[in-house]
This record gives sequence, C-alpha cells and structure tokens, in this order.
Amino acid sequence: MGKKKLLVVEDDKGLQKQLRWSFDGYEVIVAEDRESALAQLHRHRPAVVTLDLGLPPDPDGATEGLATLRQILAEAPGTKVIVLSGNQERAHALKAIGMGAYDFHQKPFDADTLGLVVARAFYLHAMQEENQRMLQIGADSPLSRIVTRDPAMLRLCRSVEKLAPSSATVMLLGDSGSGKELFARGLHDLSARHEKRFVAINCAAIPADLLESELFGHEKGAFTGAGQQTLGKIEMAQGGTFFLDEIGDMAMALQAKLLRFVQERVIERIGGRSEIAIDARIVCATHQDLPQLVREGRFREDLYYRLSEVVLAIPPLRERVGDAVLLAHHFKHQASLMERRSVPAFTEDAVLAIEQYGWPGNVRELENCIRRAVIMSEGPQISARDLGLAGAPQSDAPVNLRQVRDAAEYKVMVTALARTNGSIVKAAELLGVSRPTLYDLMHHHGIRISP
Ligand SMILES: Nc1ncnc2c1ncn2[C@@H]1O[C@H](COP(=O)(O)OP(=O)(O)OP(=O)(O)O)[C@@H](O)[C@H]1O
Repeated sequence: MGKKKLLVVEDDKGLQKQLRWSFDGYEVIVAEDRESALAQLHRHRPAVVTLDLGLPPDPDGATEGLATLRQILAEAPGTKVIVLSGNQERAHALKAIGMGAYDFHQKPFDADTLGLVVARAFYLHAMQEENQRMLQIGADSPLSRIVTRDPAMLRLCRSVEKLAPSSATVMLLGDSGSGKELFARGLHDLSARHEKRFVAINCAAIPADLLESELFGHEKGAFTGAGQQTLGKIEMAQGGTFFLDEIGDMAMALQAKLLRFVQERVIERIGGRSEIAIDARIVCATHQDLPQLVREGRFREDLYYRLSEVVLAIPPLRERVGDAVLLAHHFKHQASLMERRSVPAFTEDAVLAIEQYGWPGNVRELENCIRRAVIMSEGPQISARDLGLAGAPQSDAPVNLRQVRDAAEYKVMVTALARTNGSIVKAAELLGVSRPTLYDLMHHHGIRISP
C-alpha cells in the first residue's frame, strides 16, 4: 500500500520544507496558492490537508485561505482540513472551524502536536470512509440484506451472484438461523425470475399429512374438507423460485413425489387428473447431514443428488470473523429505528460478551437478543447485563490493532524464514518486502538467525 497523501497548502518555501520534513511518513503534496491547491486536490484526493490561511494574493489576511477552504470542502466534503494560522488570526481560525475545517493549529507549529492532529485526522477520515462504504454496500446490492465482513461469507455472496442467473438447483446447508432463507432470496432477487414469486415452505413446520397438499395443491372434493380447488406452493412459484426449507425433515413417501417434480418438472394436484408443467427454480435448505440421512435410509439418494447440483455451506455465526459485533450494531440501528428511539451505545463489556458468546441460535438469536435489549434499555447504553450475557467468559485475546498486527507480523515472518531455511533474501521475496525492511522487522521482533 502506498503512503497516505497529505496536501500542504503553504506559500512560504521555508515552512513548506519544514512540513515536508516533519511528515516524511506521508506522501506530502505541496501547493502554494488556491489554484494549485485545487488542482492537487483533484489529482490526488488527499484525505488530510494543512492549510495556511494567509495565501497570496492576500498573504496578510485570510480571505484567500478561507475561500480555498470553502472550495476544498465543496469539492471533497470528507476532507479533513487543518488550518494553520498566526497568533493574531485566532478569529479567522475559528471562522474556518465554523465553515467546516477539522481543526486549527497555531504557528510556529510544534511538529509533535501537529503530527498527532494529522494522524488523528487520517484515522477519522478512514473510519468515516469505512462507515460510508458499509452504508453503500447496504444500499445498492440485492444481497444488501446480508450483513457480513467475514471472508468465507463474502465468498458465498460472490457464489450467489454467479449462480443466480443460472437455473441450477441449489442446496443451502447451515445451522438454524444462519441465514439460509436470506441466501435463497438473494438467489431469487438476482435472477431473471425476480419479478415472479419467491415461495418458501418449511417442511419441518407443517405436519406430514398436510405437507403433500401444501406442496401440490388439491382439487375440490379430493379429500374430506377439500371444499375448493387450492393451488399448492409449487404451482404458486410458477416462473419464480421455490424454496424448500428443512428438506431433511420430509417423509420418504413424499420424497418420491417430490422427486418426480424435480426430474420431470410436472405436478398433479391431489385428486387431479392432469399434469401441470412447472417452471420454477428450486432452492432447498437443511441443517441436517443429508449424506448421513441417505446412509441411514431416511433420505432418498436419487433425490439428494438431484437437489444438490450446487451445494453452498453457510458457516455458523461463531465461525465468522467479526460478524457478531457488526450484526449487533446493524440490528441495534434497525430496532431503534423501528421503536423510534435514539440509538443506544454498547458498553465495552457488551461488545466483549457479544464477541465471546457462541450464538447457538445464530443470527436469529442475535437479532432477537439485540431487539429485546433495545426495547428494554432505559439509558443511552446497553450493557452485557441488558443483553442477558453478563458473566460470559472474558477474552484474553488481544483486540488492540497494534498487538494483533504485531502477533501476525511475527508469525508470518517466522514462517517465511522457516520455509526459506533462514535465507533473508528469499524470505524477503516471499513476504513481498525489501531486505532492509525485513531486517528492521526482525530487529523489532527480536528475531535472530543463528549462523
Ligand atoms: N448475514 C445476515 N445479515 C443480516 N441479517 C441476517 C443475516 N443472516 C440472517 N439474518 C437474519 O436472521 C434471521 C434468520 O435468518 P434466516 O431465516 O435466513 O435463517 P435460516 O437459516 O433460514 O433459519 P432456519 O433454518 O431456522 O429456517 C432473519 O431475520 C434474517 O433476516
């Protein structure tokens, strides 16, 4: 990754040099007046700008500096502008803050303090960009309802995007509440069938003797109580997507009838005499181990193979990196919006408890837990106790970014050195860093190669 870009708008050559020198950790871009500042802004899109208010043609006033500020913020509102002003210019500096500058700093500047202000501005900018990106993801994709940052889940989302336009029958495997229906809907929403219906049926929720009629429909008088012709769910999905949830719970007798539909794409209503052709994409799901059910003779092997042209396995929430807390924030916002109340914050122990808890009921359990806490919470904060998770084991795992990075850096370096049998040249190549950088890192981590 390249260095972060810092734009220094300063007409004094001496100060330009000093600032460049102070900020050698950044890629410093210099501009000496409004015009060049805006040109550099267009070209480099820096996250942070230091701006001298006294720019030519008004080096003793602030009109040109303030005009530059206004234009920078109009063009790139997220830019963090730090105003540098002389002692006498406090009023101007405050005016700049009122206009949207991030901070001000008095000249002559103190490199350490200004360094901190600049570093913090970069940090804040990155956070805000990330938030923006998250909102964006949420806004414009049919998979937007799937909130995740976990690499395995993101790969699944890509697979869904690729599979959606095809007619392949998809089997979704995953624990209860892990989002199987959400993925099934994603497949539908991204397909050419999205204007037709998505019809779901949960085989485990309907008594076995009613399931057949629910699936295939019936003609009037087909059985006692069949007062009128009723369409089955399969027929309702004509042109669209038919989602069979908890397929592993279906009785063997019904499996045979379902197989006929899956193979021949025709159904007969109960009591009916004619075949009805159905064009529906089939997606099914289960939390059960279907191959095991096949081995036990409880699930038809032929049906299993027909239904599992493509299998997608959804990881349980506890295996997703960082998702529990991400989803908790998401559901907290959603619930607050629904309940028309201000969004409470999670206390530190709440965040830790959310991370630590195993979530056997997966996302559904998390969603219910957060919704309940938002409704019941009285103050501006939600604690682990409010979540009903107080007493969850505390984590020793480091959450400090530097600690985590250090640990990862150490591990990968030792691995590279082991793999290359201690060859610094080869290890540096493998790691994609220069030799001096590797030496620095080894020194930092106290790694020595024995001669
Ligand atoms: N990644 C996710 N992002 C946002 N919401 C999610 C996510 N995964 C699941 N949910 C929400 O969690 C709840 C449960 O999801 P869903 O019904 O898709 O799970 P399921 O695996 O089909 O459950 P079951 O096996 O019990 O039918 C739903 O309200 C769904 O919107």
